[in-house]
Amino acid sequence: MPKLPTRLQRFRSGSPLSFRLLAWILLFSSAFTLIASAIQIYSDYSKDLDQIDSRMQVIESGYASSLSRSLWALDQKLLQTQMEGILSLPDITHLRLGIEPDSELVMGEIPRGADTQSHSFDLIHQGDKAFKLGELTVTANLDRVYQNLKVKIGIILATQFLKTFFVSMLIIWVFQHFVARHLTTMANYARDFSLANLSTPLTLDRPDTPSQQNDEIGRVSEAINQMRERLSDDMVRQKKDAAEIHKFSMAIEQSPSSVVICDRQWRVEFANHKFTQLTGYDAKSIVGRHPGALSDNPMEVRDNRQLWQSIRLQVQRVGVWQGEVNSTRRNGERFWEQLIVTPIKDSDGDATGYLILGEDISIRKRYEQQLLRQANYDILTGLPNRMLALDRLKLALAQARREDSMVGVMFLDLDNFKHINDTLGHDAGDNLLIEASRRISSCLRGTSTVARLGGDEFLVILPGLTGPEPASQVAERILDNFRPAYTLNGQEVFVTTSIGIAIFPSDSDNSGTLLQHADAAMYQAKRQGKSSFAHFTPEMSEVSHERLQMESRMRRALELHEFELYFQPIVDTATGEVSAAEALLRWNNPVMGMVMPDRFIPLAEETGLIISIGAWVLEEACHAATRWKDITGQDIGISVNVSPRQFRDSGFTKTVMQALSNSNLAPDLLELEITERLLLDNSIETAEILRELDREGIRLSVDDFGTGYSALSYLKSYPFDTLKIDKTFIHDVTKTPGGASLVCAIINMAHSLGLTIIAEGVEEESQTHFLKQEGCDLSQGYFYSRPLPADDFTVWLKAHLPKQT
Ligand SMILES: Nc1nc2c(ncn2[C@@H]2O[C@@H]3COP(=O)(O)O[C@H]4[C@@H](O)[C@H](n5cnc6c(=O)[nH]c(N)nc65)O[C@@H]4COP(=O)(O)O[C@H]3[C@H]2O)c(=O)[nH]1
Repeated sequence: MPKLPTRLQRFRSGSPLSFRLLAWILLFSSAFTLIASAIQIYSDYSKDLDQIDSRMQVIESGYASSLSRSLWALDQKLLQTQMEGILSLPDITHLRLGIEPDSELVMGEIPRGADTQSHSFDLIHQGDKAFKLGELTVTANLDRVYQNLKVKIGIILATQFLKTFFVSMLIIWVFQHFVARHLTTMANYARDFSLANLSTPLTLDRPDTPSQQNDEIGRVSEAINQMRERLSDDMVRQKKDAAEIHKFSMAIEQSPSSVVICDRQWRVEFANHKFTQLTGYDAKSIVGRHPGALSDNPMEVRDNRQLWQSIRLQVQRVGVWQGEVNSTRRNGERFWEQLIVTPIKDSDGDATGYLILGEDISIRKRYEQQLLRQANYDILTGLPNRMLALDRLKLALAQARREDSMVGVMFLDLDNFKHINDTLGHDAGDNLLIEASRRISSCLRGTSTVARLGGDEFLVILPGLTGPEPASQVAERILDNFRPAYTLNGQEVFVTTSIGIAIFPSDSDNSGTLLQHADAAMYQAKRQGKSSFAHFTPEMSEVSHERLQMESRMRRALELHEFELYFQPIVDTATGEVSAAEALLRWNNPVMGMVMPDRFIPLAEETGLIISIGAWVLEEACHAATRWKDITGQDIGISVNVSPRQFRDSGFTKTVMQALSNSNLAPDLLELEITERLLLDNSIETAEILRELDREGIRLSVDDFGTGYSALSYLKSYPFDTLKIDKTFIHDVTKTPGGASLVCAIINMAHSLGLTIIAEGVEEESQTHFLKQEGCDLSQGYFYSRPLPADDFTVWLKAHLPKQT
């Protein structure tokens, strides 16, 4: 029970409901009691008056005849005695006896100011005739009655007050004990209720019996506790949700990609920190603007309009837009970004806004352009390479057809290059090639093209000729330009060149044949004696004959078991331990001797023979890998080259699976090397076959990376595991800073795409240091081992097995 002072204080300060209620109860009960008491007092008072009244009647009936007799007999003494008798009666204070005719006898007195009641009756003598003797007036003093009345009122008021007081105290106590204090507890609980004490339930100071639980107080306190529990659950859930939202918003805010969220009308609602970093636009300043109209430059906004219109349409139709965009930073600087735009859908699938993810790909683009340049230009001389030269030749032929002009095609080969390379070293050889390309270029007009085809072979394209003669003049000029000595390693060296010329359209109207003819003419020139040129003549088609001969020999080579696989180890760059081997095809022909793949694979491709040869290679390679496992007890992977023609054959996947099952080799030990050229057509079939092979668990690698298309963005679209950097790049890593940074960029970018990197053509120890430092995963090259026949490879393998722990 709360202490009295506190209660009183509360009563004074707030007059709680309980007290107000009680006050009213007391008021009403007192009023009722008073009314009842008043009624009772009044009835007692009336009774007293009636009593006096009836006493008067008794006096009349009892004394009338005796007084009459005494009066008739004039017995004054008796009369006086009788009147004294009447006066002695209670309350009778005064008697007045009127005697006929005019005398009176008075006894007693009427106190002054007292209330009285009088009663008069006649005194009659009953003889023959009734004779009035007088009249007696009896006066009663009502003071006693009033005194009685006062005492009664006093007693009743006192008892009623005490009764009411004690009953009230009892009611107050009962109400306070059973109701009010619990209400106060609830009120205090509710007032002090906060998130800090959410876990503390409301408890009342009373037994927790079922009947108590079911009364009003019990139900209200249970309701309050249920409300607290619900609130507590809601708070827990809200806290969890808030934590999740905080986590997500932090993730978005700190995302390495720029994130912009737009509303349904494509008005920016949010942009993260990366976006500000990338574009220079402050997130707050662009809220409400269209993502394509952030710039204050109206020209830029206009240029963007079409792009964003097509983005909007595609997102609505297809559900996603992604592409590479050349954007502008706030300071006007241009940069490349990869954008992905998707709708943000609600649970009904309706777009409530749009999400724009951006990634700065400027560096990648720069390297792609550099790679593209590498793919089209010869790194050493800066001249167009074979690919670009063939493109230019095709263009020149198309133009010549339109203009009805001629095109001269020249094949050049340095006569003693190999000797110089071997004796003076590679650097001297490189310098010679650079100088030779300068000398050739200086003989040509701007419309002509000079390209390095590889090694010491150059191609010159002379468009817009009127006849073969100008080509001869150019050839002579080149020969003249070659005459002065070259200074290599401080030594003067004389280098000559042989030039073969074929003319479009007289020699052929096909670029491939023209090249072959120019090549044949160049051999003729060499045969004639070095430092000369020769025009193609039909007799030189002998070369084509050779080609035919080679084809027919190749057709029989499989059944005559002339093919052989060589194996070159692929090692872990960091440890130098063998990880896999690449299968390299050799053709042992009794007439032609050992033919290297570069010579016969293109022909096998052209003729389609590569399909059966390739199947044989796969079968042999898989068996070899199984054998190594048997011999060494370790998993050694095997890489097999696959040419585009072979890959596109409808039975290719089946052939691969067959080879695996025949040899019992685990699919993840087989890696298929595919050149970038294959990806160029970007066909759905290519992607489908690659995915199917990937699903089978076979590893896929991009071979000769950097010599073809070199678009890293394409690597993302295909399930490749490995990227093989072409040997030309590895050759440069320790020679030029540009070469080193390019290889670093390729390694980093490939790693960021989750690809394993293999460096091809590692010949020097310094290269291995560089690759190790840059985190290149695997390496392959003469530094570790040249390609070896199967038996030699087994010996090498046993000698270089990784140590088992
Ligand atoms: N300069 C230098 N060269 C090195 C070094 N290490 C390895 N090589 C050579 O680089 C080539 C690597 O093979 P690839 O790029 O796949 O290039 C291969 C591949 O594209 C193709 N090839 C070989 N075997 C097959 C085959 O079974 N099927 C198909 N479709 N193509 C094949 O022929 C190409 C040439 O093969 P190979 O003459 O055996 O030439 C091999 C190898 O002998 C080095 O340190 N320095």
